[in-house]
Amino acid sequence: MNGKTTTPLRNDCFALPPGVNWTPVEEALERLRSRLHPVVEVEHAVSLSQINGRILASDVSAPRAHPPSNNSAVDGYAFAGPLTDVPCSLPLIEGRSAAGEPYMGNVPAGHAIRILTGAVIPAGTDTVVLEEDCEVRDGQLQLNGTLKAGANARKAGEDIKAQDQILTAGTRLTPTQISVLASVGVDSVDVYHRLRVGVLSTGDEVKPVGSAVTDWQIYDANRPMLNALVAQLGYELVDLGHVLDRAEEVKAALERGSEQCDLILTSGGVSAGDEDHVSKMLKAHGDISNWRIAIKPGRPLALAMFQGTPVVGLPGNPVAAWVCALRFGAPAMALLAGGNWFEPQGYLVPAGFSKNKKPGRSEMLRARVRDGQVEVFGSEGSGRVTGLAWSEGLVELDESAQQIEPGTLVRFIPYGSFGL
Ligand SMILES: Nc1nc2c(c(=O)[nH]1)N[C@H]1C(S)=C(S)[C@@H](COP(=O)(O)OP(=O)(O)OC[C@H]3O[C@@H](n4cnc5c(N)ncnc54)[C@H](O)[C@@H]3O)O[C@H]1N2
Ligand code: MOO
Repeated sequence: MNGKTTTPLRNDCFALPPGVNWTPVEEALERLRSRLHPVVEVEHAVSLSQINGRILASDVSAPRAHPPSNNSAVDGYAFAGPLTDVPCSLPLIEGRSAAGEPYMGNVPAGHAIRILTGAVIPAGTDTVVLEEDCEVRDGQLQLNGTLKAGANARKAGEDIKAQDQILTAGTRLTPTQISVLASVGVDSVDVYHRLRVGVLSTGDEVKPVGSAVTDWQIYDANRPMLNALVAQLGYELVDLGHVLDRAEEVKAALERGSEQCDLILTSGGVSAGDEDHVSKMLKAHGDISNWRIAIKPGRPLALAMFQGTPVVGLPGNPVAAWVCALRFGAPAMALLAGGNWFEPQGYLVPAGFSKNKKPGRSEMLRARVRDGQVEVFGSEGSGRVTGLAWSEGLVELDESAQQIEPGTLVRFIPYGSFGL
């Protein structure tokens, strides 16, 4: 068992080298990967019913083999294989081997026995014929087709051998991994405490849903979106609410966040404008790097340490906030939470669209796959929330891409690849 230790992050962990202007996406990701580490403690022996979505903190090895004994994959008849001289008949012995009720005796050479799916293969046999492929007449099994020795039988330990390592620390546990643990009798594992993620919206024009609004005000679309994202990724949500663009309000919210959370996601107020109070506050009281990432949308991204807590300052435009939360936030959160760094799996799919793109900047387009082609949303405007709801993933065009024609292979990253 190999638990990871937790040490505080360095204050300058997001610092960029002097003179850096546009950070390429890969470099930004590498910087996050190399500077972040788990910041949560380990919770020991948590039962299987409580671990869905949690991150495994210790390697797990199998206490027993799977399957634990040789058993039949089908309903039929067991005998000693191979079967080469056909047609032939084998006398059937009394009794049977059923799942949970094995035949304890030895099957004599040249004899066969009734066996059911999942039942232990009796001593003296190693091969099973499907009941559809044979006939029983006068206590004799009539066989017409040849069979290799071991056919339709599953060998003890063919899936997992006792003491095999079945899962490694850093794995996010899902229903499929839980099944593997249960199959070898592991009833509890060590997992990391859930990462506590604070979500804060900023902006004088932004009002929480449910409040009265005037024409120059907009509803807060980012916080409910990011709250749902945090919950769906399996983290503990700390809703830090919404604050106006006032230094004192922003500061108080960040202070609350740094007391209650392991990471704070903010949206808005990170570009260079007069009212970009998140950047200003982080600059005045923290260790901030305003990253201008060579990505569209989402050029401004603020990464900072505020009183010991990392802050990811997402751009205000909802599409940019979503793209940056997935592309940079999700892997960063995974590392802080004790998980493995992940590069979201993308698939090369023929484009069903054309596009001229300027080189030098990555672009992430809202996308979905239909009929083997990837479609992109009609508008690239980063305030167009309808494209978020329409999309099922993102197309990532790298810095060098320029001309996309129908049929050009492009990288489609389904939202599931980000852990959703
Ligand atoms: N001179 C420059 N201006 C801008 C640049 C730049 O590089 N130089 N970048 C542009 C880009 S790209 C983006 S994205 C935005 C990001 O700016 P901020 O993070 O400071 O965001 P705001 O200005 O606060 O808001 C941008 C936009 O998003 C709306 N918004 C903000 N919060 C929410 C919310 N919670 N729910 C829904 N919509 C929200 C806000 O009303 C603005 O329309 O800067 C560009 N400017
Ligand atoms: O981040 Mo801004 O919305 O690229 O477009």
